[in-house]
Amino acid sequence: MPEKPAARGTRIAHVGLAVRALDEILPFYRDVLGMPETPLDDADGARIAGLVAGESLVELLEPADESSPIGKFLAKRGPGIHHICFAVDDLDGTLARCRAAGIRLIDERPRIGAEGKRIAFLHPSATAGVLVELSEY
Ligand SMILES: CC[C@@H](C(=O)O)C(=O)SCCNC(=O)CCNC(=O)[C@H](O)C(C)(C)COP(=O)(O)OP(=O)(O)OC[C@H]1O[C@@H](n2cnc3c(N)ncnc32)[C@H](O)[C@@H]1OP(=O)(O)O
Ligand SMILES: [Co+2]
Repeated sequence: MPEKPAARGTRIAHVGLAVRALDEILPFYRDVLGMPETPLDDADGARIAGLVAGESLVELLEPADESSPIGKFLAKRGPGIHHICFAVDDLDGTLARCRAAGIRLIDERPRIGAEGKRIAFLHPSATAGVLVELSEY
């Protein structure tokens, strides 16, 4: 039986920022703040750029179209902080605890996110107005 990895504890995996155009703001984070860029897959109707912030990332999200989650967010609220992603040791177990606690899930089943890991979103109505994304480590 393979050893279960030691629990590492929940950590901030990334903060997602909704932006109108990556090219407008990427130079600030990369060149002015000196944050190294890391490749992320486009996903969920968004062009995504990653910047390294210690153990976490800043995830810049530019909408590919207006009907995408980021497009709708920008139309209603303009650019700004969009979500926070926590990496958890046991994604399925955490989702089961969310269900048991009556936390409304956006993703009943995890899907693959921009970092190529399984992720799932919780509804902001259940988390005091913050869009929370959960990711496996
Ligand atoms: C998969 C890639 C992944 C990664 O790998 O990291 C990403 O991060 S991709 C990021 C984009 N994808 C998502 O955000 C997916 C999850 N989001 C959704 O399913 C929807 O955006 C939503 C959160 C369910 C909102 O849906 P929408 O159709 O826009 O509905 P409303 O505008 O009516 O909003 C309902 C309700 O929720 C509030 N809201 C909406 N967005 C946010 C937000 N980012 N943060 C906090 N609150 C948000 C909105 O204000 C409404 O509240 P009330 O007005 O009180 O009803
Ligand atoms: Co994200």
